[in-house]
Amino acid sequence: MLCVKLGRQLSHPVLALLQSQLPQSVGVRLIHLDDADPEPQSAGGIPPYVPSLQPPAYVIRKTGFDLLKDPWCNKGSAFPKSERDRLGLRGLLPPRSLTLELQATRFMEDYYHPRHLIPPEDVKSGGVTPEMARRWKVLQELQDRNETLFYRVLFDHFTEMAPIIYTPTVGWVCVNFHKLYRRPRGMYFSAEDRGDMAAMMYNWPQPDVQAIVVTDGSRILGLGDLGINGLGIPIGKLDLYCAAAGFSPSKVLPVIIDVGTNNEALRADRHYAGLRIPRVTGPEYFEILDEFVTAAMARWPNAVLQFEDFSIEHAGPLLKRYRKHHLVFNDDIQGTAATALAGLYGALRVLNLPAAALKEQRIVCVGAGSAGMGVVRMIAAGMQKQGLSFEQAASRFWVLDYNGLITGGRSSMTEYVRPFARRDASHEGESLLSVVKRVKPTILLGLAGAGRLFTEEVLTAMNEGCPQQQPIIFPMSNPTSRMECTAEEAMRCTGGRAIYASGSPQPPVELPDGRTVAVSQANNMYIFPGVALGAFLGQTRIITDAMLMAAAEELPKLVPKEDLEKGLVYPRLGAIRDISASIATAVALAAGEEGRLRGRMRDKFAQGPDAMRSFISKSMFYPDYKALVHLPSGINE
Ligand SMILES: NC(=O)c1ccc[n+]([C@@H]2O[C@H](COP(=O)([O-])OP(=O)(O)OC[C@H]3O[C@@H](n4cnc5c(N)ncnc54)[C@H](O)[C@@H]3O)[C@@H](O)[C@H]2O)c1
Ligand SMILES: O=C(O)C[C@H](O)C(=O)O
Ligand SMILES: [Mg+2]
Repeated sequence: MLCVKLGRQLSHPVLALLQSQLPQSVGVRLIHLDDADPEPQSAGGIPPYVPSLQPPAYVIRKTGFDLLKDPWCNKGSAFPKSERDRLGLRGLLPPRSLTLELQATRFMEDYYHPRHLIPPEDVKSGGVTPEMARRWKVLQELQDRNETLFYRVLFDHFTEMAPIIYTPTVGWVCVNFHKLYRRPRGMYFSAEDRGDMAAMMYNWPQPDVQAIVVTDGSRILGLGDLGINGLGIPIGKLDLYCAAAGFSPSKVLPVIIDVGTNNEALRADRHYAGLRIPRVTGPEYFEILDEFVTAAMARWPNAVLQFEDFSIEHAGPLLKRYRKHHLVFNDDIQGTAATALAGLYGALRVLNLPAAALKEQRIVCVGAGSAGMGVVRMIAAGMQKQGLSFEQAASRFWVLDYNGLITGGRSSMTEYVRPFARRDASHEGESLLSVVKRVKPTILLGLAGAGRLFTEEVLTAMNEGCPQQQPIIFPMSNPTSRMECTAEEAMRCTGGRAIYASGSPQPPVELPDGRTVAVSQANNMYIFPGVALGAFLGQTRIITDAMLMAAAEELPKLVPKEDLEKGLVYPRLGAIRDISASIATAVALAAGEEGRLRGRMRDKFAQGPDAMRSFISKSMFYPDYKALVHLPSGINE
């Protein structure tokens, strides 16, 4: 007779197994554990003490980022608030603490339905294919395990990889950020961190930060409010800082400010790890931003701070608030403006016209937001440099927003828009098609983020209204799904005459006569890395309009003659490092003329532009393996 002690749950399968394996002569008797060792009874309603064989806590030696990188003790977004405080994790994780159960369901969803399988309807409208999403994942994994190798491949294949790490794939990444989240990258500051931000800033492991890109996620590309998922944008922008302008990857910091989100679907999503509250607004919003800016500038006073993808009610006011005090700029307002003006100068070069011809153009701009009005104001400044008064320059523009043509007949409009409102109120709210037919613009700009507003009728009218000069058409909205028209549509409707550049990349177009037209990308990535580099190396303290104008004027000079002949208005992206070095030099030269340079750049300024350019190029990071030296704790560098 064999006696077996088992818990009730195991008894049936184990009994069956034993009986099948043992000779029939051997009897098996089962004693249930629960019968043999009955549970101690509770006395007087107090539950009995059951000694645990599992340790209630683990002792660890790591804190902060080191802890997050250790798979054995990492809990990722499930670290509870108390541990985040104890272990130096505040700011390194999404604000809301999730649970192991939620992490497990998120994993299982991905296990069954990998996120790089994008629904066909998204592929069609978004310009992001499953293959692009897969490549983003492959690059992301590489970046997480070896940054030197990541940047080396990005350097060597920039033109091919820019659409994967940046627009348009980054738009898809942001929409799905809460599902794609794997490794911490960048910092999170939330409305619940008030009073602690200066201390939290020291949880960032790198002592020297040279560039910070911050968003509050309120207007991500043309995709709207994506809450903390918007962190994908600062990450992508800073990838470009490193690849295009040679900032060291260890010295850049992506930041998201979490003041809640008005995206109700996201708030309701159980995997969303940001604050599930409507956006904080009014004075409290500015107090939160002030605290962040003060804390960041206190730890890294020389860093460039780029504001990115803030919604219209905050983008302008924040720029105005900080630009006289710190090395800050708003990429959507100022970077985009310099990009658009540069593209128009490039287009004039394509047309064999001098820069002075800018003042003769008739410009329709669809979209009167941060980007649209920044662009309009900068082009007007360019026209003023060509001899027009501000009023004369303003009269060359027709600006439309969601409600159609903007005229003085509007009951309310912002101070930025008012100077560009058309005098004749009888055209208030006129449609784009009607404006194009009536005004016969030479330039059509799209910065509305509302999709295909440049319809066949609009493009055809644009072409017919421009018999003397090829029409200049820049649908600048991002990502591809929000662009005003494709390159193919523009070429088809203008018989291949359009001088075209779009915010997101577009393939070349084959014309019916067999010619292939290359198209340019009118994206602020041509400007922001170089502006930041010039301002940082020049330690210019602030970034002025003259520095941005210098960037806009430099860029078109970099388009080679043979590319102008092909209709390209921007230089090719393969040369992005040289482009950024040239932009940085132009920016630093302008700063020098204003007496703003400090440090070594001031000496180089005295030696001339070549010395400045050489200093800038040599300061740029190149991804290569360096010897590593271990410094025992207690020994200073
Ligand atoms: N190519 C680039 O480098 C670049 C840079 C910055 C912004 N952008 C793109 O520009 C777009 C707008 O950005 P923003 O910061 O100005 O946004 P915003 O929200 O500040 O402004 C959007 C503007 O478009 C108008 N608009 C919306 N729907 C419209 C419609 N159906 N018809 C006419 N006007 C309409 C709104 O009234 C508003 O004036 C986004 O798609 C963004 O990705 C591109
Ligand atoms: O991010 C981009 O691709 C350009 C721009 O900053 C935008 O907001 O669309
Ligand atoms: Mg932007």
